[in-house]
Amino acid sequence: MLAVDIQKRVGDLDMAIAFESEGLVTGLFGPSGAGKSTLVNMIAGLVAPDRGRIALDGTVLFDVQSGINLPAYQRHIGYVFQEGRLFPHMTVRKNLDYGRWMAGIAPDQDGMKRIVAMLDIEPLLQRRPGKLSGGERQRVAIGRALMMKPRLLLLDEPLASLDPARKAEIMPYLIRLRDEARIPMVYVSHYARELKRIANVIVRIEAGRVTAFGGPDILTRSDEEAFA
Ligand SMILES: Nc1ncnc2c1ncn2[C@@H]1O[C@H](COP(=O)(O)OP(=O)(O)OP(=O)(O)O)[C@@H](O)[C@H]1O
Repeated sequence: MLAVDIQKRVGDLDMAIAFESEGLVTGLFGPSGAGKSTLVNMIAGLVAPDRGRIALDGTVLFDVQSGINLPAYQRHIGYVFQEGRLFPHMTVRKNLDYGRWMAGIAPDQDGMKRIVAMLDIEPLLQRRPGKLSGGERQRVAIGRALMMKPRLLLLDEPLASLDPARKAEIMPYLIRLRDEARIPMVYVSHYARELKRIANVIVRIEAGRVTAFGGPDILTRSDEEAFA
């Protein structure tokens, strides 16, 4: 379970966000500037809340009252950014291995093979990111995050930089992560249609507040049409 109860002032935005999600995939939905990325950065340990508490499956990641603020590398949380952020000078294989190494995990050839097979990136292993399509790059970025055996995967608008054909290419892999690998995810998007396909729990965030919480059915037709 992911339990969040935080307050944070960023620029002009006063964030006060509280929810508890048992969902395998928790979707954060809301307009630009609502505070979704800032919240994800707080879960990752990259930004500290001003007040409050964040816990994951009983482990306290942050608690201002008891002075706990686990550094990012001790949280075992994978992060996939909108634009992948692969290392351009390393091959795909080296990029994948870097995720493992950064997390202090011993080499695991079988684990690597499983991830490479799940994401169909075997033919790309010797290439550098500059020679990949946007969709291929995102698959590698997901693979790199999985190599650290994360207890939670954060995906912040992972399809936003892709055209519709590439978006359609990636979604089946994300669904496979959910249904076969059973990887818990927090998935940020302002596309209701995308979230309806992947998320079991939706947290609607507007202007730094949770304005709705529930299953995918809380996303309305007008949400879907807003960014069709
Ligand atoms: N380091 C910062 N300093 C000042 N203001 C910031 C900082 N980081 C974020 N903000 C502001 O906080 C608000 C929330 O930003 P955030 O990126 O979390 O929103 P978001 O919901 O993820 O938006 P988007 O969908 O556009 O990514 C915005 O108004 C942003 O300008």
